[in-house]
Amino acid sequence: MAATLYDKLWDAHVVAEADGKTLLYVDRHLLHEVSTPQSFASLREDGLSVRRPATQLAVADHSIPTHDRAKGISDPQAAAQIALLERNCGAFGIEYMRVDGPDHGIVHVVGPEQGFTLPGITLVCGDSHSSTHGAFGTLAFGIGASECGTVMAAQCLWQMRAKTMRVTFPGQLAPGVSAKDMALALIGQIGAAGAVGYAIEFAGEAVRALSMEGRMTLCNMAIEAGSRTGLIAPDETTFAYLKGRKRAPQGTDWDQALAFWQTLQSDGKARFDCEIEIPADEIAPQVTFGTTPDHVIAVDGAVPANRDGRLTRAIDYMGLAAGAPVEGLEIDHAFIGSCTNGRIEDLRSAAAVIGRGHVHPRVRALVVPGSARVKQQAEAEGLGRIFVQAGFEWREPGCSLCVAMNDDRLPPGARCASTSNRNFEGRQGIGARTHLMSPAMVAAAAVAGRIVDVREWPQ
Ligand SMILES: CC(C)[C@H](C(=O)O)[C@@H](O)C(=O)O
Ligand code: SF4
Repeated sequence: MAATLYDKLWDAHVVAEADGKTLLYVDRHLLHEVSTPQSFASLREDGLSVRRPATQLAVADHSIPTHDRAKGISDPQAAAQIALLERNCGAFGIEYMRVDGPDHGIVHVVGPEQGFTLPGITLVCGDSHSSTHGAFGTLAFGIGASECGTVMAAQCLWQMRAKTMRVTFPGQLAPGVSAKDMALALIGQIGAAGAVGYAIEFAGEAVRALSMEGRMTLCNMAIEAGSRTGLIAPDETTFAYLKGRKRAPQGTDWDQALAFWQTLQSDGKARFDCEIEIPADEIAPQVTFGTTPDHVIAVDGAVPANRDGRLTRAIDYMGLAAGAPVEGLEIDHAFIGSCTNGRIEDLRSAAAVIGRGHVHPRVRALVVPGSARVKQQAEAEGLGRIFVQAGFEWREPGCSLCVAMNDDRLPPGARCASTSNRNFEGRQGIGARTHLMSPAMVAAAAVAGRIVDVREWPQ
């Protein structure tokens, strides 16, 4: 029977089935400092060891400072959390990528970068943005802290099979429009809970045309539409990205893997439980105006009239009024980074927009590369210099202002143009206001001091 990519990946990992649930084999597990302390503690309590340590890889990203790292971590709680991850990894034989090492970065940036994320495998992490890895044709999803312990001990998890949704983007994106805009446009259309219970497969000409960085941005935000899994069938772009990566198969193993990976796509006659089509050429740069990612409009749109109490509260929180345009709105902070948009291509597109421009005097702007390798490459390409000369703070890698779990935090009332993925109340600091948009849009806003339409930039 014709099968979707999701079904193929799922079926290949079934260990057992009972009570409508599937015991799924887990090939790989990524760990970070926030979601694992409890998992290790429960292993200890139960006297369990890690079944296949080589399939686990850990990194600290959420609570680490992104500046003056040589001075150490001043927040004692963060310091303890990070030290605990390192100790736990040592005790259980799990590889830990040190904060000061060349492989460090945000968990969803380094997994693919290392070639740890591969097509055809199942990969989990105690983090909701694990959907990112689906860009490689990987069955990847976020799990809870107690499940992290289960995966370490048993290499398996009980899961419910999701329904399938295909989101097709026919046509081509206009200049100035990127994968971030595709993701936000989808979320705006179906809502932040629109894909709950579904695994999304992204397809169509505009998806095929995306680089791996763009594909990761798109799959990263599947969870913001409610789907734990975003998938893109692997192709030449995927294989070219993976070839030669540190942990990817080499030599004859590569040839064998490649032959298998080439089979990983939905069959022509496969049926999806839900089909959505969004013409790529109709997508404009997107900007969020509220406090969930589906509070989103085209940059030349206006804040919608109040439909319900939740929206009213969101608009109030954001200091906006129904009917107001978002274009022209003054900002005082800009953030380029996160596992959504902290990769090399994101930094390139931001730097291209800045050109010889300078950050507006009212604005404080941060660029936080997604990993040490991204930072190094950006510097080699001269992008670091562009950011610094333009007045951006050029930081060390980490989650930073995406979640404000370290000391990068905005004051109440601050208005921030941000490349991250969540605009929840208080996400970037208590009372801070977040407008999600693409790296090019954030860079233009940082220079202009207000939200502008990057398609008309520079004016
Ligand atoms: C802290 C972590 C568990 C959380 C997540 O699950 O996504 C964080 O990464 C986020 O983006 O909100
Ligand atoms: S960058 Fe943001 S979204 Fe990504 S893992 Fe870190 S906190 Fe979560």
